[in-house]
Amino acid sequence: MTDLSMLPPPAGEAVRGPAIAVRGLGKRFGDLIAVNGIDLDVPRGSFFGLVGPNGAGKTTTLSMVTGLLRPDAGTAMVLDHDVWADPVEAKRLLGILPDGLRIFDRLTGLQLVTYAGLLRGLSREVATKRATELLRALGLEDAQDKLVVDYSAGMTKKVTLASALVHGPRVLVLDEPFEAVDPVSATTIRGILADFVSAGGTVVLSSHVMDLVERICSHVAVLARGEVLATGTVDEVRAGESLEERFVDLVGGSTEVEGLEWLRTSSD
Ligand SMILES: Nc1ncnc2c1ncn2[C@@H]1O[C@H](COP(=O)(O)OP(=O)(O)OP(=O)(O)O)[C@@H](O)[C@H]1O
Repeated sequence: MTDLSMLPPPAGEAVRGPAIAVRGLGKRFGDLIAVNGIDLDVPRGSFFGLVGPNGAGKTTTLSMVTGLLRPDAGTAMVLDHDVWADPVEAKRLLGILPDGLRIFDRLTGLQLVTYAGLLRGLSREVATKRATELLRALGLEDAQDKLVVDYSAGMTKKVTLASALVHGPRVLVLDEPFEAVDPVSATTIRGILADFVSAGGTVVLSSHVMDLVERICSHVAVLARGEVLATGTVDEVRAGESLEERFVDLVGGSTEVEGLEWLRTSSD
């Protein structure tokens, strides 16, 4: 069990709805419909995987749900707070690990996470204590005084995760949290997320790794071409198959590769 005193979300909230409720959410980029008026419920206390092929609309959806990208249509609620109509409260409840967003990488790891805590209204003392605890839990204590610009991709992912956790959110939204992370660190991160869910929090993550989603998630949604093709518990969605087989059935597309003969021959 990871000893992170800020992780257990307060019990007994008067929230009735799901952790995240999306209704008719849509986004267009020019002629391209990236997200096509989707409905999605993420149950409270679930470990929810959002999967889909490249370009399916996962990042666009998560960005709209977390207040980073304004939807063209529809609503996104976080624990009964509308992300766009009531952003202050919704964002207080959210911890976000965005994909590819610029961070202040000229700060040290400890400064960056402490700064994230200060921005979220923590006192300097509490922010520093939590940042130190988080960096230790994530195996970054030896690197905490190094500039983030000099971190590896996996270390950067971990320090961004620490920044997402420092204010003790109730709902964590993580875009590809395991990308570029080594297996030992991935196990540490999984442990922290599992503790967070056991304490009553909700985790939503996007991933391309079906095996991982099948192992760690309780619920899943399959997104393709901006539509939700299936959602429910992992067992409901995989319907007796492996999640990967079910994913290929749902998403379609050929796995046969045509052409590229030149790549298969060793002669010039
Ligand atoms: N800012 C943008 N401007 C124009 N098109 C965009 C923009 N952001 C995303 N798109 C397009 O919207 C579609 C959905 O993209 P999105 O990044 O949400 O997919 P994804 O499921 O996260 O993909 P991946 O798994 O490859 O990260 C893609 O066709 C993408 O090219």
